[in-house]
Amino acid sequence: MLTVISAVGAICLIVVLVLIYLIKQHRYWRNHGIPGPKPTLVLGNMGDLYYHKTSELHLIDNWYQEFKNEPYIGYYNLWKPTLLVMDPQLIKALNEVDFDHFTDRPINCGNSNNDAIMHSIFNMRGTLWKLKRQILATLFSPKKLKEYSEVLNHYGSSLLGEIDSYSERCEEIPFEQIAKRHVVRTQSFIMYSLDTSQDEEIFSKLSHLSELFERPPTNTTLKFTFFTAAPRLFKFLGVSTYPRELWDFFSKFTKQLIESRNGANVGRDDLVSLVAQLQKEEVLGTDRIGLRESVGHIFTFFAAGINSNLTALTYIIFQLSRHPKVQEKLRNEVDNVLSGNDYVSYDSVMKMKYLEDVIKETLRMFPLGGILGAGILKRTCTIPYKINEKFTIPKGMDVVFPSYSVHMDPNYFPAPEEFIPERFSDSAKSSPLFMPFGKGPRTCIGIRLAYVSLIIALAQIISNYTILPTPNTDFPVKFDPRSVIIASRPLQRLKVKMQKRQKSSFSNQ
Ligand code: HEM
Repeated sequence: MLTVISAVGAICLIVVLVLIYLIKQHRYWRNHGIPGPKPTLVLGNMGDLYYHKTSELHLIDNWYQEFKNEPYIGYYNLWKPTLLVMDPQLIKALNEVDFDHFTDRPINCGNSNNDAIMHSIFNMRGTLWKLKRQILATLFSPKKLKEYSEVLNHYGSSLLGEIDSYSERCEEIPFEQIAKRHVVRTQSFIMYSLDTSQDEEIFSKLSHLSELFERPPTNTTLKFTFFTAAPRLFKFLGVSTYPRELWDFFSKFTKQLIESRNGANVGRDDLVSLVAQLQKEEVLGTDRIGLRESVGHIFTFFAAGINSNLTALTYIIFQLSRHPKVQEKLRNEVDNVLSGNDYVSYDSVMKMKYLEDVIKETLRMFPLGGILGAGILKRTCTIPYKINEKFTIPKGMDVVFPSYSVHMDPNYFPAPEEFIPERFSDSAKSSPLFMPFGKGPRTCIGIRLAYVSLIIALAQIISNYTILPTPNTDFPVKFDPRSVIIASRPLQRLKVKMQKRQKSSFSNQ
């Protein structure tokens, strides 16, 4: 009886201590005189995300609108005080001039040894990150991009073939589905020199895992936020954010890819040969890497490219279907540059300036970076940073930048709801607050590959088809609240129709 009473007493004591801790934590911003949304006791300001009531972009945007005139506000990621920076000068300063205070991303995923993303450049910190970034950036040199252009053109023909089968029947195209095949194939060849069009099994597995990465089981949202709030506790418990299946597959896959290179020459340097080199020798003074980091790179460079390119491509096609005048202007540019060819050389890519503006305008309205997921557009303070006499950001505090809200703010982008690619045509006019690929030295490493991939696929499509809207997609598009990496992923599949153009009419359309 006594033991039961002691156990109940101990539990009550723990509950009381936890409550006192939460109440104390939730006074942080009030004590510092910084405004922000009112937290609830347990979930802080994250309740609507857990219950999938809203997407992360809209959650942050509601606060941005509510506290519009504030340079920054404080909210609680569960019980962890987090700073949302809204002032444009401060956003620039923290990401660029004073980047040294904010070099790292918060660890909000994969603290366990079995989380591939934990051992990748995404989560590397400080000097190690700087060195690895320098090494991995060689994958995106102009010479490599020229080589990737050939791969992208090759698989582009299959993409056109798939579109043909729908357009011949005048059917609605589930574009995301078709584009997914294209991005999985191109990315696997670019990074691993693996032709997945010849291996249905590996293709299906990679497609399935990229979806799992983007939209993991429900409890993952909860884990992500808990990780950010209590990284040490989760590390101690050895919990992984993602299902074990992802790690198991990629560790076996990485071993196979590296082994297949022993002595075999695939005729090109790719991510696999770079990882094999890093396993064998010290590069830029960094230690030789083991299996965990190898898996991290092999996994991340695949996963980071798939869903981002896929969502961007789908949104651009969708926007073009709704804006025939933009489409016509774009087609004129593409026809002029390609002169009737389907092959889009790297030099042609460089000439398609309006197409680049169309991509930028789409990414302004639908920036992909999620705040919760891989922690993108989010930094951790690594050296205390004095904002003003009243507040110094302490070491370890997470800082968030509301890219979507800034992109849709009429003060920075007039008529933000309107699709106007021309706003980017004069580089002087394009705002320094445009940040779909992030900001500062930690910006997206794959940005040039992203542009080249999108430009080649779009130029091929636009020169062969007229893209038409269908009544079956709602607008404005609703974002999927369950998506953890691509915060603007559409909830509903975006559909379009495409009508084949006559080659002979290219010059006069
Ligand atoms: C439309 C396509 C893409 C978009 C919109 C996009 C967006 C982003 C954003 C917003 C970030 C975070 C930047 C920051 O924190 O400041 C990021 C980081 C990153 N992206 Fe991309 N990305 C795209 C394509 C790619 C591709 C194709 C790859 C690689 C093949 C890639 C690899 C990465 C990596 C490795 C990082 C982490 C970089 C670091 O921490 O140093 N991304 N991306």
